[in-house]
Amino acid sequence: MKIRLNDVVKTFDTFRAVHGVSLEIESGELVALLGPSGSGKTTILRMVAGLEYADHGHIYFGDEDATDIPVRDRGVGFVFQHYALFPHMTVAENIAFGMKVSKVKRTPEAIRDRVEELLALVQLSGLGERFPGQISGGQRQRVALARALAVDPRVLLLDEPFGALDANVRRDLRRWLRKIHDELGITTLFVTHDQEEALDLADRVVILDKGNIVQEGTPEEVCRAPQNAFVMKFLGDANALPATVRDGKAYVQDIAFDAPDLKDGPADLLFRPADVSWRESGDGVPAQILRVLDRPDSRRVLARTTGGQSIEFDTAPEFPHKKGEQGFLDIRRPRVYATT
Ligand SMILES: Nc1ncnc2c1ncn2[C@@H]1O[C@H](COP(=O)(O)OP(=O)(O)OP(=O)(O)O)[C@@H](O)[C@H]1O
Repeated sequence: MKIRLNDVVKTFDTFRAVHGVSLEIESGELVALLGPSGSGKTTILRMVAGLEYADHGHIYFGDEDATDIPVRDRGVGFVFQHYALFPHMTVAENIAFGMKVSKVKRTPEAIRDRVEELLALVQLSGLGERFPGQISGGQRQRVALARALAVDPRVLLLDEPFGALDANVRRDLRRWLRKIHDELGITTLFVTHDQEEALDLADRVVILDKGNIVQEGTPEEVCRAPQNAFVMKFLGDANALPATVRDGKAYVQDIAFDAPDLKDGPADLLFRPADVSWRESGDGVPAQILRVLDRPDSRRVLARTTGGQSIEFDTAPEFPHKKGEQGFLDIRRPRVYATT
């Protein structure tokens, strides 16, 4: 089922949470809505679900205007971070619940078979008789997904489903979710504020800031070609140095970087910690090492330029230089954005 949002606006009292968002999610695609807290992700998801109405614009399910489709007929399955399972029902009863109240009548045997099938799908066979309090948080979220899948949704909406779990469990669950998505191919909209989660999982990532889409594209496109400083900073660690653009070059303390598309004026030079090398001599940006931090497979160096800017960069664990040493920063793959 293809979903299309066309110039959708949502205002709460006087606060505009979503500003004219247009977006297409192809049938079978897994799209992540990614953005900081308050950027409008959940509001967009709730409008697709029919739990909230747009003030302006339209949402289409296939060719049909969703406004005309009642919530229970939209064929939407949800998993929310805090959408708790019913604590007094067993795991199997939780999964069966939607099938029992559905308009589609199923025999008790058909429901039992489907519950077994779903338990196997979410790798929880044998745990059907447990209560939610007797399984782990990660297992509970897998049950929540099985419950959402039970009624054969056409669209799956996931709002920070792994938000409350610790980092390792989250990583396992998102790889697992991607596998299930590849098996079932249900159109899925996934909300997260975790960049790595979005990049790991999604076919396409939609980045939001203050209710606007600031960039959308494949994980590769948004990582390799961030269209503005917000996206560059939001997607990972980024260093920033003030620069001045003159005749297609951005100058930082007399060192020139290519900036062919920018007009003359103030700009920011942004670059990743992995794209900096330390030189004892040469023509990089002069700096001094402030601290060297050890990581399991690398070293993170904190330095300060002679202009007073803090810079962080990553090196091999063998990096021999120490606090207080002076040298030069060789910056690769910088991106230059006009100062806004
Ligand atoms: N029912 C409501 N009444 C008033 N304001 C609301 C309501 N729901 C959301 N908002 C506001 O709309 C903005 C967007 O909220 P939304 O929950 O969509 O953001 P989000 O990107 O999902 O954030 P988070 O990651 O924190 O969940 C926020 O500023 C929020 O306070």
